Amino acid sequence: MCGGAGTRLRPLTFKHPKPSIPILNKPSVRHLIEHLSREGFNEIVMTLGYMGERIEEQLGDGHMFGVHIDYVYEKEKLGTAGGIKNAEKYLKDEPFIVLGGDHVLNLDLREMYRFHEANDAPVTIGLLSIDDPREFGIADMDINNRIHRFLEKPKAGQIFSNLASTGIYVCSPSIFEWIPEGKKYDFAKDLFPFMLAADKKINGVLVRGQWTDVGSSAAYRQAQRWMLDALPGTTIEGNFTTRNARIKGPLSIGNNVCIGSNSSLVGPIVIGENTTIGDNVLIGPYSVIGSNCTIEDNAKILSSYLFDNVSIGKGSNISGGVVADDTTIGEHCFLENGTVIGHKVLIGSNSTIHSGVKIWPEVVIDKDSSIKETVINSDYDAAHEGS
Ligand SMILES: CC(=O)N[C@H]1[C@@H](OP(=O)(O)O)O[C@H](CO)[C@@H](O)[C@@H]1O
Repeated sequence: MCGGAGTRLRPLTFKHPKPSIPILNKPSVRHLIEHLSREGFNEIVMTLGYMGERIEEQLGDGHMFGVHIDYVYEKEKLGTAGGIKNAEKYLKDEPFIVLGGDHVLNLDLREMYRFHEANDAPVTIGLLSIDDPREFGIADMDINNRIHRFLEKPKAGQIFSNLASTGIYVCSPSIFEWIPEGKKYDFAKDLFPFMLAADKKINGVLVRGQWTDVGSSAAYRQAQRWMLDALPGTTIEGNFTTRNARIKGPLSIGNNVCIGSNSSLVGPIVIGENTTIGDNVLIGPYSVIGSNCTIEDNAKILSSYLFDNVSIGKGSNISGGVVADDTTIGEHCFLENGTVIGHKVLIGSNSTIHSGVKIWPEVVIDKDSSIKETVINSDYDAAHEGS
């Protein structure tokens, strides 16, 4: 399911649909497809909405990942179950697994699929214990895996379980009977309550391992961290030139990267291609830098993510920020923790962007600014209204 507009991830989703936001410099959905391929799920159907063409362009027919991908576009918003109904012709022959295109995970999906095949419920929901499940659907499950209650986004007094739905479902084609065609219909809000009221069986399975949906910038940071932690040992890949930088892996680096003298890189770090790093630059653990970036002398990049074509001026400090494509940050700027800067932004020298501030695309910030609140570009809001 790749249809969502990713409103909570703005300004990043003005340029990339959620499944295309880069994780370790690759669209996040590519990691998901590669995981599915490794697990032996090789027939994939993607339901597309907001900026769907971008996703199709990036993945093609899937043969590069050892899978076959079919695409189904939604002309109007159909909700999660309605979107699956719209793809029924590809799904009607055998049980299938439903995932969000923005899921980042390391779960044994085969185990879940086998459980579904061995039991007789038309739907099996993947459940995870979560401390604060208010952002999720919660389920009450008995010892035989049968779900008796399900509540979407419970309020503080309504939490009867800490078992949260991952939004990963294994479904038998028989569910199509209960989903109306061409109409907005949701698994969590419509289908599950209908099934429970009609005494139809819904099973749950407890999944183990890493799972998040990249819905918010906090979840996005978490997902990048997991993937950086999974980089193998001290690997240094790709070819780069340096005079006397100090480099500590794990580091994954693209071709044609140039690192100046006396710079220090402490992994895990991923760097794309054709990026130039000046002298006396510090790049700290959990940083990802895209391709064609320029980082000038004496800059510091600490657990931050720079997309492609980003320039960071001399002596600037990016600490726990995300900077989208084609953005230029002047000299001696400071981006505090949790800042998210959209694409094609210009930040004048000696400016401070305070903690948690977001800056919409194509905004120009004057030099010597101190920005404490989100800066919106109303052209973008208007163009994306209702999406
Ligand atoms: C209406 C709906 O589909 N809700 C799902 C879905 O919520 P979103 O807020 O739409 O991401 O994904 C959650 C898992 O991330 C799941 O717990 C919840 O039940």
